[in-house]
Amino acid sequence: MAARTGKQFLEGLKDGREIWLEGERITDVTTHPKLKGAAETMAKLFDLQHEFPEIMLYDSPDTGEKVGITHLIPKSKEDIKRIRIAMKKWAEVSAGLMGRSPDYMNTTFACFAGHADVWARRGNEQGAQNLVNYQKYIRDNDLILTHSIINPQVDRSVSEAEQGGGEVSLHKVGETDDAIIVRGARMLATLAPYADELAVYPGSDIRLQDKKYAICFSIPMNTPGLKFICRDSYSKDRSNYDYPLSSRFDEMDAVVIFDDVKVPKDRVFMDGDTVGYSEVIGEGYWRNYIIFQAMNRALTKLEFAFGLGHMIADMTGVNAFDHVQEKLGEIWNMLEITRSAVVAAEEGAFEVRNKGIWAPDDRPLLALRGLMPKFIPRATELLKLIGGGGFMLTPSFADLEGPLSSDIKKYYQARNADAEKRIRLFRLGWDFIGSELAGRLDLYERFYLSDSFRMTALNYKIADKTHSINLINQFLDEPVKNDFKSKVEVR
Ligand SMILES: Cc1cc2nc3c(=O)[nH]c(=O)nc-3n(C[C@H](O)[C@H](O)[C@H](O)COP(=O)(O)OP(=O)(O)OC[C@H]3O[C@@H](n4cnc5c(N)ncnc54)[C@H](O)[C@@H]3O)c2cc1C
Repeated sequence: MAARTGKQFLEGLKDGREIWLEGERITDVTTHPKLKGAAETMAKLFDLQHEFPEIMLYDSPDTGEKVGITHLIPKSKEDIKRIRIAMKKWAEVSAGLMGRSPDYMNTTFACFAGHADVWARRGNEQGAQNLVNYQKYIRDNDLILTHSIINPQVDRSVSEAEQGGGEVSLHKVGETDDAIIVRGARMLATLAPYADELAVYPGSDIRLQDKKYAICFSIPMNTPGLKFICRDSYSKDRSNYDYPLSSRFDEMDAVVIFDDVKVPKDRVFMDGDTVGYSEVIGEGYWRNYIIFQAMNRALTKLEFAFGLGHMIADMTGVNAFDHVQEKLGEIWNMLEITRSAVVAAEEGAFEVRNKGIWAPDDRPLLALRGLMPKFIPRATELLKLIGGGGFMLTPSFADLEGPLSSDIKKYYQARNADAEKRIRLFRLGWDFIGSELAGRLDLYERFYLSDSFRMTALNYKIADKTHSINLINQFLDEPVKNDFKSKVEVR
């Protein structure tokens, strides 16, 4: 099958999956008032593939049909550029608010398949082959994935295997001729109501003895025994005037429970290799690809924040003040640093170990990954300082159309806009900085890929220190010249 349409995607979600929301088992996520908004946005992403086939699609090397470009395993710098342009196109649909658009996982599996040799180590040739076959399967059937790589927070001061007496973290409990059986839970699976498949792969290192916790696989969302418990929906079943973002971009987060789930052996990518569990992430170049996707998306969000800040400040005339200009300049600084890092990552792309597969340079991306959890909350704070109480001058569309319409038109006008436009802009701003969805977005930026503290510490550990050390050593290694001492008069 070639790239799907939005309609085909929505049909695929009606598969009997077990999604729970606010105490109710949801039978159809595409029509439920608290879930349908994001389903429709996801469908739009699929349709976009057909609107811009020259950007979004390429010929499958196996079927010859048109498939999503973000599945491409890059074989050149030009390929990386093509993938980046398509990712940006998708990111702009939600102004970078939907972090888990399909390219997030497409890129991940293209990376895993492209570097399957790292997965094949220590006798795991079959697991690696399964991975390669699986990547072709999702590419050629245009399936989208949620993923869940972190075990639930019970006690972070002890190992994964010790959570809740060993029963909470996801682990293998049995095996048949054709399947392994897994039990436990994972947090979080963003996009769960809207995904076709669930992927499980490493999120952190694991102790050498904890083999039954070292499992990687991918299965359909409706696999028996899989249960997804959603947080509250932040999706507002309201007009796009009132909640322009919350009405359509809540991609939802869920905890996954695996109730003795049978995973077919041809869907198992790793089973029991605690060393490989770390290597496939650390040595498999995953960070290069995933942070490239993530920073393209974050760039879009900063571009949006800058536009929002500028239009708000211009509407109320506060951009005449130099400290407001400085605040807007600070958002612009962050967005341009982000753009520079993306360009540098693409320019610095390289062929990995002479095997014909290319990866973006991870150094600018890793640096930015440490900074982005500070950039985006800072941009939000700056927007608050620029907009002030204006974010509360935001009656609903119903008010605007109601008996107080003429009062609202008079008292809510702005310097260069009528009341309807002014309220609309500030409501958009509030949905970005202050709504329930905005609160979730803030948390997402801080934690979706570990936390800033650990990412930055990791940067120090893996940084190539050679050149910096050489700069120091040129002074430490030179012969000491101490002859000036003789000129000092001793009294
Ligand atoms: C909105 C949102 C969406 C998400 N979506 C997904 C998803 O789709 N798939 C997925 O797999 N995960 C997802 N995550 C989960 C994400 O991967 C985790 O939140 C992240 O790995 C951090 O783990 P944690 O939340 O359990 O925090 P914790 O690890 O419990 O951290 C909490 C605090 O304790 C500190 N801390 C914890 N352990 C240590 C340690 N060993 N050393 C030093 N400090 C430590 C942290 O620095 C932090 O300050 C999502 C998270 C959010 C917030």
